Amino acid sequence: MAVIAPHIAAPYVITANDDGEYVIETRALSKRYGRKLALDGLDLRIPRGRIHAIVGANGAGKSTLFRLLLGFLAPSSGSARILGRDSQRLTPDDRGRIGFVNEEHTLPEWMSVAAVIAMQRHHYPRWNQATYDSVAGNYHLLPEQKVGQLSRGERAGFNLALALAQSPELLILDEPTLGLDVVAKRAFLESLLHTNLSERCTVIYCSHQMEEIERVADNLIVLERGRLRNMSPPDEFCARVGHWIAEFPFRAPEAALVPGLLQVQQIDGLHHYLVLDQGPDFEHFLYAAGARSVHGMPVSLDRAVNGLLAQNHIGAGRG
Ligand SMILES: Nc1ncnc2c1ncn2[C@@H]1O[C@H](COP(=O)(O)OP(=O)(O)OP(=O)(O)O)[C@@H](O)[C@H]1O
Repeated sequence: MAVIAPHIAAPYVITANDDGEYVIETRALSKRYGRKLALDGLDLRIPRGRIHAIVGANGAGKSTLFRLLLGFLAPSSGSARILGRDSQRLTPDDRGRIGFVNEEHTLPEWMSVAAVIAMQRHHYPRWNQATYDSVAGNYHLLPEQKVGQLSRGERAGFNLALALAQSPELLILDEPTLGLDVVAKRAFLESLLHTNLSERCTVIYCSHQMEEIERVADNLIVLERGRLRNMSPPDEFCARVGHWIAEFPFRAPEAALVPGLLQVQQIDGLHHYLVLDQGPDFEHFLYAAGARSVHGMPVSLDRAVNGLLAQNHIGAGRG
């Protein structure tokens, strides 16, 4: 079985799965758009199976990574492999093994639902009608409706049903639930979880919605400015981030002296510290620095990820 080792900052260690194969493997992958470095020597290895979430701030390089992996863009340097194949040399057959759903849900607007299904069934030899029916059954799609007439949620569900029915070995979802209501989101995630378990396809799930990530992801990949910042199960990542609240009757310690500091905020006269990789010793540090009282709090995934990403934002969270 594959083991995902926790990782903050390079170099990282990850144990290969039984067949030694990664569905995605990048080596020193960089992409530059003019003066903008979107991916910066990215080394990423994702083993087969399970649901892997990719998160990062706006502009972290997530969509660029997908475009490179799918061969829509060429790297400036380094290499990217997907399902064992160089992403610049994907054959139609390779593409048939990969499903891709993005926020734009790009299907021909003038085609009817029935015509799209017929086209996909013809195009994909591993088409699974039962999977299509079970996922699409969550949405009120009429065969004669044009794609352009579907609501945003219906279009997202339709896209997911099509992608899953393709029986892909690898399914890449880039912000697939953007703009969906709560009910449509839940139906989308249920379909995804169900198919991931029954079909054993590897899912790469890119989203800004931490509650979705918490619900579906087995592995959390954090990208920051085109670099890998974390790769571990989400709960392991949360366990590394501590939230401490301290009351300082006099001066609080300088931020630069606080070990593992991700973020500090002053709220109602109390100092809230978000720190990385600090055990119970951090409480002693706060008392030794002059705190009158100290409390530790559990951290949600949302808070932990945002704290990590805020760390390098200029001036972010420094209260
Ligand atoms: N065609 C382009 N030309 C110039 N710069 C680009 C181009 N595409 C992306 N970029 C820049 O590359 C960086 C990474 O963009 P990318 O779209 O990959 O980020 P992202 O992580 O998907 O962001 P978001 O979460 O906002 O969708 C950004 O700073 C962006 O401005």
